[in-house]
Amino acid sequence: MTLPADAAQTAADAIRQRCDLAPEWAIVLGSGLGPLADEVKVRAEFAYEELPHFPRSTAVGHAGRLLLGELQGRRVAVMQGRFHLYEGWSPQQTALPIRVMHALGARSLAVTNAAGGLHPLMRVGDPMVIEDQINLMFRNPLVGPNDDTLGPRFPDMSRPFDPHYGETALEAARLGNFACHVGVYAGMLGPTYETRAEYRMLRGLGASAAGMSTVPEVIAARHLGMRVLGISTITNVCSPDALGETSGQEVVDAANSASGKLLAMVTAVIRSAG
Ligand SMILES: O=P(O)(O)O[C@@H]1C[C@H](O)[C@@H](CO)O1
Ligand code: HPA
Repeated sequence: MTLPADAAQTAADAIRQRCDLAPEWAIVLGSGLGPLADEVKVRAEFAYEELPHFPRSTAVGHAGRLLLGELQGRRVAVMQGRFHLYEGWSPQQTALPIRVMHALGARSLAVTNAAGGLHPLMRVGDPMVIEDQINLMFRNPLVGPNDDTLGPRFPDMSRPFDPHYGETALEAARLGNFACHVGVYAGMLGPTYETRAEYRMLRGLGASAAGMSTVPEVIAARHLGMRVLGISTITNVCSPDALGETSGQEVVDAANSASGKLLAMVTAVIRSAG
């Protein structure tokens, strides 16, 4: 069995053979942040199927490409499409790209996602800066042998998201004059959306938004000591007492319609911090 750290190193070596750019930032584009890729001055582009150990992207709205280039004067690695547990990938596979981008040089990570809003004041299209997360996937990418050269066996998770990055993202929302929340992201296994009883439970647990990604990536990044910015787009409102139906297409459409706000926030943070 190939250990996760070895798999990441092999993939990073394959990338370096074609492009020597060492990214400062790793960016995972969830639903709705596709347009950010158009802003990148691309130096090299890799389809996931070209990269050793990379799974294929099967989720709707996820292109399945890794870009290396420059954004806002910073060197970036951009994942156009991520891997979700509900696609059948293991927690280690969902975290692989984070380890690869770290092996290439990235020490900061920006993750974005689409999520259902649990707070009564949330509206479709509002962004939410993630201040903390709850792992309700009951899976963890760090299960298995630990490589002590990468990070500790028992990593601290007292502050998974960087407060300074969060503040800068909020300031960008204030400057852009649009509503933005701060809250807790609950990572669910999926692929079903939640029942009314589950949304009620999530609110009781202290979650502000529910999604099906991000949590394993953030765990892997914190294990590596990376600084993390997380932003959700609220794509559906999960009021347990007046819950409408939700579809994957509705989520993607709502995320796309809010992409300008996400772009403004993520680029403001990248510009301000190396
Ligand atoms: O990659 P993300 O998290 O943006 O993917 C979206 C949101 C949920 O995880 C899933 C179903 O809506 O797709
Ligand atoms: O309501 C939701 N629940 C889980 N994942 C999601 N992704 C978008 N909306 C949701």
